[in-house]
Amino acid sequence: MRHSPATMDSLLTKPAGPAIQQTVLLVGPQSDAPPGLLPLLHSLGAQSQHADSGERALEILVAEDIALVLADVALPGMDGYALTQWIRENSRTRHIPVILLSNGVWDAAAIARAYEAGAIDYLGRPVAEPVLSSKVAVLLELDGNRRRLRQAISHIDSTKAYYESMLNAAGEGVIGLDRDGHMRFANPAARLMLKVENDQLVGADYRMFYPFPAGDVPHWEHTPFFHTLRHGKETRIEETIFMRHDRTHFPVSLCVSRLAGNGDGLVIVFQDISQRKALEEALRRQAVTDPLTGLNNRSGFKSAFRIALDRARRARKSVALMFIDLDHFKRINDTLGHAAGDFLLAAVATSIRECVRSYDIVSRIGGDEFSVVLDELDDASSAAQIAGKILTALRCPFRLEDGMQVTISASIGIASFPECSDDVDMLMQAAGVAMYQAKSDGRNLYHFYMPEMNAKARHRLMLEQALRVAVEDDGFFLHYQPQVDIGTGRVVGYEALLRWDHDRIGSIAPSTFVPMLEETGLIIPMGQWVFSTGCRQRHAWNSMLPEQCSLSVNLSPRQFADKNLVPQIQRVLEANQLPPYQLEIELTESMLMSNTEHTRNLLRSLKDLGLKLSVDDFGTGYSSLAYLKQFALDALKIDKQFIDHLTTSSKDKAIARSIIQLGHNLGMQVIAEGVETADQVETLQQLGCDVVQGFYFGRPVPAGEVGRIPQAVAVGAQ
Ligand SMILES: Nc1nc2c(ncn2[C@@H]2O[C@@H]3COP(=O)(O)O[C@H]4[C@@H](O)[C@H](n5cnc6c(=O)[nH]c(N)nc65)O[C@@H]4COP(=O)(O)O[C@H]3[C@H]2O)c(=O)[nH]1
Repeated sequence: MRHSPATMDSLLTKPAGPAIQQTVLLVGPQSDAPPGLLPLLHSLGAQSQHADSGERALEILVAEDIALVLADVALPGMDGYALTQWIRENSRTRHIPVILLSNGVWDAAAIARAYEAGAIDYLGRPVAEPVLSSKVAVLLELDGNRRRLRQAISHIDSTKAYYESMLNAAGEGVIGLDRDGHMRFANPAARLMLKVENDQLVGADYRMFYPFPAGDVPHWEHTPFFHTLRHGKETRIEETIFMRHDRTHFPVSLCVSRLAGNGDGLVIVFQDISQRKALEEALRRQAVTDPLTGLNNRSGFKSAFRIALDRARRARKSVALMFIDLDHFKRINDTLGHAAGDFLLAAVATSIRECVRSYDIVSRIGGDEFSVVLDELDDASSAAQIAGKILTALRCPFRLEDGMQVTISASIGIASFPECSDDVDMLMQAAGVAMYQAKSDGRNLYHFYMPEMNAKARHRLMLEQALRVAVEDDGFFLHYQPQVDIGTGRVVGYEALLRWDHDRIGSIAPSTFVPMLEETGLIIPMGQWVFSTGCRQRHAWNSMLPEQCSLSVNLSPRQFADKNLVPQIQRVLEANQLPPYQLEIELTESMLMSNTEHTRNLLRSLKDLGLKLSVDDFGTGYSSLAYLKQFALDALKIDKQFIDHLTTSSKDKAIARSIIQLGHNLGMQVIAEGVETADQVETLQQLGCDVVQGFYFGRPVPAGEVGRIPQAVAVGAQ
């Protein structure tokens, strides 16, 4: 049932007063009313109608709402008795009082007939005015009361229907309880939520839907409902449990109020909050879970770690925190792509999980950083065994989605409670410091935290900050090292090497700051700076150096993955009017190993530009040589470690010979790096090496000193 706002308002206010129009029907052949009647009606606010026959009176009675009939007994056609009888027999008119009037005498038979027909009174003409007045006034007052009662009942019916329809339509469950906790009412929503029929519910007590905590007897006096009943205050409960008829539980929020007026009971309005709770739980889980691996994320880890520490404190046990960082993971991401990186991280997560007990807390707390909390240890040293187990597991090759096998390693830092600290953040910091120590000690290691490590960690942090400042403030410069043709002794190229002098520390080795540039991503702007500075310098040397003399520039894995690399190099070449054959790019084996579309496209584009491509540190990286035949490479650079003992180690000599033969067989030039002695030069000459580079011919020098390097040196005869 729908109510317009206007109807609703009228229903909610008290019924209106007696704005009732009462009509008295006078039925008789004479058109004149009994004396004094009309002024009386006027004073009572009533009006009159006249019918000269019984038939006409019937028409009026059917059509209009008549309060009182004054009818003559003698009428043309239907007489007053018949009219009265008709009025009584008709359901619409039966409540209308009829007074019969007669010009004759009212004998006993006439009176009996009048009452039998249904008249409530009779009067003889001429009618005594006071008698008529008093009867009419009383009858009209009774009629008025009857009408007002009818109005009130109708108002109550509408109001009831209105509230019922509201209760039925409400999404909230509404339950009415009496003062003993028995249910008197439940709206459809409540019945639906509780999975009960109305007849099962009415009369049953509150225990049907309100379960007490496990095992307790639910005393009515201990319920919040009774509390509301006693104190009269509305009670709101944000979360409690209700029980369905099938005894399953569900969470609700509710409001209990005492019934208004004389109602001796309570009304409970409740909502099923299962969905809201499920959503909250999902959001909570999402907030503490790493979507890639399903492990805790950083914030999940912290709260789980905090709980583990509290537990260990109570049980007087140790807890070990391991900080695991994958070695050179960025290289994988940069060369094989992010999808492969993600796949590998998920596999690493599984592998770490398999190394620990099910209740140890494994989390991914950053890109390639994992942590393990080893709970309730008797002795922190057993963490060492697990760290070793994890390192071994991670060393096993992982097979990527495309079938390619990848081998990685990790560095692990371990800090233990209570030895290192009892604070979550301090323990994390300590494990991080120990992890950095493991990295700088050569990676694929684990280290327990020791207090003196802090100094090293601070040093690294300071360096990292200084590095950022140097990148912004142009604090870098290039040195150039000559490369000499072993046959002619002519300088055929220079390698550009990046240098950084720190104000206080002095010169910092590229082996220290290049990995930091790489890790921080600063290698991208710095790499670009090296290209443009080197190429500008090579152009400036045009008059001094032979045209074929090239400039080699090192490329880092991050630059290799950068989509803007080729257009940037092209712009630098154009800006400095440098022919592309004067620029050589030094790549590492790891970059070439990933036979991805990106690698193939990039190498093709670099070749299409006309650049020379060489493989740096050859022999130290991956063992697969397949890439050598796939890509059009120009030169192999034999790593210094094979040159160092070239003259004393037959094995190193054999390796150098093999690399030279391999390079030549594939049509590549071979360059030896780190050549420091005449003996090494002589041996390399015998092995057929093409170009040599090393302190023997010249250390890397600033651009201004390159002019002093002789463009040809005597080789082999020293
Ligand atoms: N002991 C000894 N060392 C010799 C001798 N001849 C050359 N060297 C050193 O060997 C390194 C050769 O460079 P690399 O293998 O490309 O190895 C480079 C390269 O991987 C990286 N690097 C340097 N500059 C850059 C740069 O601009 N960009 C990138 N991405 N990496 C760079 O840093 C590495 C180290 O550079 P440096 O310290 O300048 O070290 C240079 C050079 O000074 C020798 O006879 N004896």
